[in-house]
Amino acid sequence: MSGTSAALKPPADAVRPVRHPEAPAPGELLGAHYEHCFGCGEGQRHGLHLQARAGDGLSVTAEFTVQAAHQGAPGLAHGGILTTALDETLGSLNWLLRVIAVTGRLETDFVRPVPVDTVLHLDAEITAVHGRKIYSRATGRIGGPDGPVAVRAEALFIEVKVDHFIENGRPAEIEAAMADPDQVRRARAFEVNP
Ligand SMILES: CCCCCCCCCCCCCC(=O)SCCNC(=O)CCNC(=O)[C@H](O)C(C)(C)COP(=O)(O)OP(=O)(O)OC[C@H]1O[C@@H](n2cnc3c(N)ncnc32)[C@H](O)[C@@H]1OP(=O)(O)O
Repeated sequence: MSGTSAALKPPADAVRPVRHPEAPAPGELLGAHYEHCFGCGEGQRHGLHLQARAGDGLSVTAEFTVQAAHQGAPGLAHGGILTTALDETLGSLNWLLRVIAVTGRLETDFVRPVPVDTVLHLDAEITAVHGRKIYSRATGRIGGPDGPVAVRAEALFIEVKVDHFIENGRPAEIEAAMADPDQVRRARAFEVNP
């Protein structure tokens, strides 16, 4: 059984956005949006280290290998970890629009158990935009990129400004991020581009 709540259905006047002209080329690795991010940060030793790649149009792909530290039941991935992998993949779609957006709502279907050591092959796409609201969906497959679906999700991301993080984040981490020229350049570039 599957289905999503009304909040995840784009309104009739939602539009299909266009890929930003300066979006990473198809096949390009997107890199981490923040080095301490649990989903993608290379400096986060407990994290998923998920690497997303730009796809065609408004899509991305990513791979994530389930580790022993990600178990819920014996030998099986915890559902929250799988949802995190979906959330991170969906969040990386922001690179294609060059906007900063945060997860507002995320609904996950768990279709098959995912054993430890399995590679989860993820793909995600933006389906519509309405004002600051970005609608998207993602799928995670096992046994290969065309293997059976193990998890799928639909999401609503909300566009925000850099100030969202400056006003809400813990000062120590915000100050460190603002002192990192690469981090600031990445965030500001997203904010000023149409
Ligand atoms: C310097 C450091 C830079 C770092 C950059 C890296 C960034 C990368 C980050 C990536 C991280 C990875 C990913 C992560 O982990 S993101 C982390 C998890 N997410 C969050 O922490 C978000 C927490 N929520 C909020 O901050 C606010 O609620 C937001 C900002 C989302 C909206 O509050 P805001 O006051 O701004 O806007 P609004 O309330 O007027 O709503 C606007 C519109 O949206 C609609 N709506 C809102 N919520 C929902 C909902 N749940 N379901 C359905 N609809 C919802 C709402 O009805 C309205 O629609 P309409 O009336 O217009 O039709």
